[in-house]
Amino acid sequence: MALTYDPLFITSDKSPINIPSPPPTLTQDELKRIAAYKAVDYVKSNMVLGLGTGSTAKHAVDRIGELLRQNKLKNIVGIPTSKKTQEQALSLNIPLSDLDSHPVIDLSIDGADEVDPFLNLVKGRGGSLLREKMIEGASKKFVVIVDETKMVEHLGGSKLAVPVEVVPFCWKFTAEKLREVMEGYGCEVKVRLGEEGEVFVTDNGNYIVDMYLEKDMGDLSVVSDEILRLPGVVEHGMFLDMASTVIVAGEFGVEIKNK
Ligand SMILES: O=C[C@H](O)[C@H](O)[C@H](O)COP(=O)(O)O
Repeated sequence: MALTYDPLFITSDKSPINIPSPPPTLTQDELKRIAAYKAVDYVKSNMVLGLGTGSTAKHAVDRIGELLRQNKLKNIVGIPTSKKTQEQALSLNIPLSDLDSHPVIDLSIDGADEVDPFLNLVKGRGGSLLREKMIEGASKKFVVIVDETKMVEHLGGSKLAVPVEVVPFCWKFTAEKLREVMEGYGCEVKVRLGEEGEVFVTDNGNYIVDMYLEKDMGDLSVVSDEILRLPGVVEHGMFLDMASTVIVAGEFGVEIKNK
């Protein structure tokens, strides 16, 4: 484990009464920012960068914009993983391109919803899993940034959604097939709704069916194949064996886990 920012409390040998002050409590958003800034240390001038989506990745994109503005980074090309990140990057004057023009990406930085002990991920609770998987899968290095609440024993272990992107055509049929395939893991499925109760539509015009799992899925590559074989499924939010590095920020400091 590498502690890479200042210890949260310091004791002094010279002090007659050596009482450590209590560690300051950091908010979840501050932890996300700490992880994000640490990840941006991996960014060098002239890189093609995959720009992630979500509240953690947003801090990394902000930081890249700031370093460009200060001329501490030069000649960066960003490949955004969502329309929202595209808007953010444009507002920061980060030059953008896409996978067609840049099929090989030097480094992607993105958040995750869950990270297991083998650095497999659940992503897509913000709805951006498909573009993320395409872009991060095309990256030489993929750095994941999370706060400590995202660490799980096994994927699905948080009991929160494991998203699957499906085509809108007869999505109820696809959702039912998904439930049948995943029944052995105590799976419930729900279509993702937007803020006003309408069906949520992804950047690609698709829907998301969220799986809620009672049991450990065991061999994830088998489950992944089963889900992807279902007609109507576009992609799922399990990112298996894709992360090169996971940066975890917690009250304990920052831990960097490498594949
Ligand atoms: O679709 C959303 C992305 O996969 C996010 O990277 C993921 O949901 C983590 O988001 P956040 O950093 O907001 O927790």
